[in-house]
Order: sequence, then structure tokens, then C-alpha cells
Amino acid sequence: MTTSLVEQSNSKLWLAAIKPPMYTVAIIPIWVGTAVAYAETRNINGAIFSTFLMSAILIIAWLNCSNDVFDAETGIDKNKAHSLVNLTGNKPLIFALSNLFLAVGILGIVAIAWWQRDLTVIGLIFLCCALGYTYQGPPFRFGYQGLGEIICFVTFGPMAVAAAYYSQTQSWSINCFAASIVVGIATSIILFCSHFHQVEDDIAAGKRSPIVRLGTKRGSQVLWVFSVSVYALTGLFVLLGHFPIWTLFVFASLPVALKLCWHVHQHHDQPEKVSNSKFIAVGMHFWSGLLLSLGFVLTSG
Ligand SMILES: C/C(=C\COP(=O)(O)OP(=O)(O)O)CCC[C@H](C)CCC[C@H](C)CCCC(C)C
Ligand SMILES: O=C(O)C1=CC(=O)c2ccccc2C1=O
Repeated sequence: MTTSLVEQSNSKLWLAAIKPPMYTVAIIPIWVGTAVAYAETRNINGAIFSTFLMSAILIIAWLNCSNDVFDAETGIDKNKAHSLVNLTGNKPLIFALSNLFLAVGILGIVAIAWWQRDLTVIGLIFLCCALGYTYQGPPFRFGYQGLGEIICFVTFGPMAVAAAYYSQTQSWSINCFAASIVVGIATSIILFCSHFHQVEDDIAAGKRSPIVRLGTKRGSQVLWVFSVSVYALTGLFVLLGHFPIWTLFVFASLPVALKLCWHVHQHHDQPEKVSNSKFIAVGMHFWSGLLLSLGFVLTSG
């Protein structure tokens, strides 16, 4: 291979390891929680919003770097060229970097708690991080028992969205809780899709992911149910009066959801073809979350 081809494939591996599109999972819960707060109060604290956003991004950087460290310890990533630990060959460095991201991320949340003179947001985010750790870190490694999607739903949905809402209002909202259910399901769909192409490595490492447990065919059927539930719940919450009518904009993301379900339906047992489903799911999560926020923001006028 020529030097430039080597450089090209090396930079592709680094991009795959850093996973830039994945950082939208940090942005959406903060946007949605803040949008519901704006719809209800017509007021936003920009410093709290931007600090929360930066902190959430740093927490996801911690989650992803530490995931590569912990996966290197169990050997599950031995065939994964785009692991930060495999790329650098320096596990302590990645571990130190991940801890730095977490510390700075938490510092931002501490600043919010200080501005509010209230420990609620820091309590919620600390619990999110602790649960995130139990997904991948010793001695828990709950992801190996197939519990990741439940942890993902609770943390990225009700906990993170409520924390963003609370950071603006210092109160709770049933409408925000309804919105957080939609966000939580869409986020868990990303994690669920990330397992389809990893079945062989997961079985070899003793990881009983939902797809290892269900099989890829049933997994693809379950994906239809979860994806439909995002839109059905949005419609239901509009009917029940929890969501403003404009949140029906979420249906504009339906083509991405259909593309995802159809792609997985066709290729569920072909690892090389189904491996990109995780990023189609990121698109579905991003567009449905963005349109949901927009629906709340438009109603607040
Ligand atoms: C790191 C995650 C998935 C990667 O899993 P896996 O090891 O199977 O994949 P690779 O092939 O890439 O190695 C995501 C795990 C998410 C976890 C269950 C919950 C984390 C909660 C967060 C800390 C919440 C952050 C909220 C924020 C918005 C403030
Ligand atoms: O690398 C991954 O597969 C994921 C990383 C990540 O941060 C995340 C967050 C929320 C849901 C799913 C995922 C991943 O799948």
C-alpha cells in the first residue's frame, strides 16, 4: 500500500474510533429538556444550557474512551481495529484521558449546581454516570448480561431529560417525562442496533447482548416494534395533551426510521452489511429528537 493510502485508512480508523456522529446522543436530551422548559416558562438561561451541553459531550467522551479500555480488558475488542486502545497501543493513556473528560464534564455540572444553589442536577447526572459505569466497568459489566438497553433508556431518557429541564426550572414536569420516554426509546434503539454485527465476538467473550439472546431475526422484528413505538407514543401524547400539536413534526423523521428497520430486516445476519445500522439509528434519534424540540419551541411563542 502507498503511504497516502495507509494514511487514509488510518484516518478512517481514527474517525471510526472517535465516532463524531455519536455525540448527538449527548445533545438531544439536553435540547429536549430545555425546549420543554422553554415552552412552559418562555425563559432560558443560556449559560446553564451551554454549560450543560458541553458537560454532556465530555461525559459521552468519557463513556466511549473508557468503553474501549474496559473492552480491552475482557478481550472482546481484540478484532476491533477502531478501538482507541488498539490504535494507540496505550491503555493507560486512554484511561487517563477518559477520566480527564469525566472530571471536566462533572465540573460543568458542579458549576450549574453552584449557580442554582441546588444539588438535584448533580445528583441526577452523577447517578447517570454511575449507571453508565455499571454497563461496562468491573465488577458489574451489566452490558454483558444484556441490560444495556434498559440502563440506556433510563439514563438518556427520564434522567438526562429531567436533569436538563430541572436545570432551567428547578421543578418537574409530566410533559417533560412524556418527552423523555420518546428520547429514551430512540437512544436505546442505537445501542440495540450496535449489537447486530457483533454476535460472534460477543458470544466468544461471553457477552449476552439482546441480539445474542434473541437471535438476529427476532432482533430485527423487535426493532420494528421499538421504532413504531417512538411515533405511536408521540401521537398518543399529543392526543392526551402532553405534547403540543407541532410535535407531530416528529413524523418527518419516519423515512429514516423505515430505512433503518428495512435495512436491518434485510441484512440482520450479514455483519458487514448491518454494521452501519447503528449510524442510521443515530440519524433517526437525531431527527426525531430535533423535531420534537422544535415542536415544543414553536408552541411557546
Ligand atoms: C459505550 C456505549 C456503548 C458501546 O457498547 P459496546 O461495548 O457494545 O460497543 P463497542 O462495539 O463500540 O465497543 C453506550 C452505553 C450507554 C450506557 C448503557 C448508559 C450511559 C449513560 C450516560 C453516562 C448518560 C449520560 C447522560 C448525558 C446526556 C448527561
Ligand atoms: O459506540 C457505540 O456503539 C455507542 C456509543 C455511545 O456513546 C452510545 C450512547 C448511547 C446509545 C448507544 C451508544 C452506542 O451504541
